[in-house]
Amino acid sequence: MRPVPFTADPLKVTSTPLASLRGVRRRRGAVQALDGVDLALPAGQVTALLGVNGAGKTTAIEILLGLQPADAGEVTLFGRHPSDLEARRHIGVMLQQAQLPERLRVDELLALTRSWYPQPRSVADCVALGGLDGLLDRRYGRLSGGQQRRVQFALALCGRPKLLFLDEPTTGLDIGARQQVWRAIRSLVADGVGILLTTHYLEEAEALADRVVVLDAGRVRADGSVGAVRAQVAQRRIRCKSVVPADVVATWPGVRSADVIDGQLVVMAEQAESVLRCLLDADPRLGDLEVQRAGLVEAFVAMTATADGMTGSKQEAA
Ligand SMILES: Nc1ncnc2c1ncn2[C@@H]1O[C@H](COP(=O)(O)OP(=O)(O)OP(=O)(O)O)[C@@H](O)[C@H]1O
Repeated sequence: MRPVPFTADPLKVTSTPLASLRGVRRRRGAVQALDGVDLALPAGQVTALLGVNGAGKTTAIEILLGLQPADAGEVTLFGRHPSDLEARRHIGVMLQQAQLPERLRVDELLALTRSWYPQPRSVADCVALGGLDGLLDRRYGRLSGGQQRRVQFALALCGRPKLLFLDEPTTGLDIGARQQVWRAIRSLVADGVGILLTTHYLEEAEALADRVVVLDAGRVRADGSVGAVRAQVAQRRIRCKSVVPADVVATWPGVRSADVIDGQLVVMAEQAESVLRCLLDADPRLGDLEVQRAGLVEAFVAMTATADGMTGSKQEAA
């Protein structure tokens, strides 16, 4: 599959963004990790930053957090330099790796983190938002990976941040815990918090994001609402029960892929009509027919596909 060319479709950000990158470039070793990236994070919106492994997401976040410098371009956090203490006071951060003292209990970790802020969120609110019921008297080091992620999420909220950075917050969470985090994110956004979310679960971006930014090899490939990004890929998904073998369908003109999934033939095609005609000609008894517009997953795969048709390794997780 060839990479699909995209034109940027930025959502209009009407008010001053809480944080922004403008024309940011950053080299890491031999790699141009960011190659002229523009990104604006508005209040009261979830911006999902998507990209395959190595696309530059963590680099972008670390530059916004002042953890590494930009080689070129402009970086602002609440209108200031990201290393500015006053600006940093208003952010909450949940990174992929968290080093927390394993011997402390969850209530002690909450008390410690709350003590850093002049007006911290109440313990009850932190527990409710993080879904920490029953965990307060447990030692952090003895919690499961998913329980530790929930604690990290609650700690990121302690200071009532206006801007929250969530780097793969729900990786390793069970369905109930993931839904709890989604509810918390929605309630924070309703209170005006701006959120930068990275995730490899594209249904998470589809469910939560007001805006999706797709990074690929350090460049922004798409920037717009979920619907706008989805619409950039004019693919249709055809599902049906048919006796026509998938490997035969895969050779038809306009067909991008054909597979049998759960006993159904699933065809991705540029246009549904010509494929449907071929299918009905080849199998008059074809049944359970369904045609849908491609989702964010397909749009993402098309945008980030490399020249030889392979895509990033984590996309299967989506
Ligand atoms: N310290 C470093 N030294 C050399 N190269 C680096 C360093 N840190 C990152 N890179 C490279 O920069 C590029 C962008 O990395 P980055 O961690 O920002 O990607 P990512 O999109 O966050 O990936 P993932 O989804 O795996 O977390 C990658 O090619 C990576 O190998």
